[in-house]
Amino acid sequence: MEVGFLGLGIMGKAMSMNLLRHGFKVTVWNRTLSKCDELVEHGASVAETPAAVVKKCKYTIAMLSDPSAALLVVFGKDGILEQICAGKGYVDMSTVDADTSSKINEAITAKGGYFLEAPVSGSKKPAEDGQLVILAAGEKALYEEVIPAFNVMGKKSFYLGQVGNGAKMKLVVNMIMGSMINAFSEGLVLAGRSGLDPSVLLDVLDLGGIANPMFRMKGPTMIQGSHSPAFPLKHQQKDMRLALALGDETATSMPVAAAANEAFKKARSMGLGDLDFSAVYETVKALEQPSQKS
Ligand SMILES: NC(=O)C1=CN([C@@H]2O[C@H](COP(=O)(O)OP(=O)(O)OC[C@H]3O[C@@H](n4cnc5c(N)ncnc54)[C@H](OP(=O)(O)O)[C@@H]3O)[C@@H](O)[C@H]2O)C=CC1
Ligand SMILES: O=CCCC(=O)O
Repeated sequence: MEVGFLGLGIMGKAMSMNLLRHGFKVTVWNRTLSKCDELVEHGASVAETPAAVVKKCKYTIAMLSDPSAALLVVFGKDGILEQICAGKGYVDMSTVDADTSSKINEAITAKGGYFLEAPVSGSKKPAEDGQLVILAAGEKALYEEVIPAFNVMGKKSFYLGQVGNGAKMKLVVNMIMGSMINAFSEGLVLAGRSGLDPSVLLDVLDLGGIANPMFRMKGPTMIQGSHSPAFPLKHQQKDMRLALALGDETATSMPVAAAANEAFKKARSMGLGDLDFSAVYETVKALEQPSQKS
């Protein structure tokens, strides 16, 4: 199967590498073209524009940073719309909002193409290991045609119906995750300031009802103050912002998520946006320790 792949960031690089490893013919494009070199070493071809990828491939997958990048790659100069036509499919796996996905869907289908949104749950390591959870919605026929690619990139694919449902599901999941990492950060700092060993807290948490892979994986490095990016904090804050907008649309009160978003914004203002989202821990640590007397 021949596929195009747009966007070779942390996720796109790992996902396209998996496709190559499993025998797919892959044509890649990235805004910073030099990032294609490593994929070429593993057998990928390169195209100079998103339009050139679509011209060459029946199916094109994208994994881009945010709604503005997703829209630019479709509607911009040398974008997807210049070459999409009947018989070609476009699968956007970026995390965006439902409105962005719907705009892309309308433009692609107006040209006779097929569209599927398919954001993913799971981070750098699951992407490298082909263990993502894929949240697809849109054209069912395209979903069925690209299942061989999803099976290589992920451990489970959900088909969620109409365009927008994949984006919404992804935002709900990341809203919960963003709130959890904030509560976890506060717990680690509170333990340390109460004279407890935070690494013992990790052991206690891991044996109880709120044990989870995120605490298990990120806890030890957070305590060390190491936040090498698997999921960049700037993207987590984007997801909280988009989830809160979904809350506005549906009149859903989300005070916990709103507070978590503020913490991610604070982290960005501290220059931590390119670090892992676990760096929100540093905002809690940075808050002035109250005087023991007061
Ligand atoms: N990292 C993770 O754990 C996960 C991330 N996601 C989501 O996946 C998407 C990608 O994430 P990730 O790989 O971590 O992000 P990165 O920041 O590592 O990569 C972002 C990609 O988007 C490209 N890009 C950014 N702006 C533009 C633009 N204006 N025009 C064209 N291309 C652009 C970048 O190109 P360039 O190299 O030129 O900068 C790069 O290829 C995001 O939507 C994120 O929320 C979903 C699940 C997990
Ligand atoms: O969108 C990023 C999700 C990261 C994860 O699921 O660990």
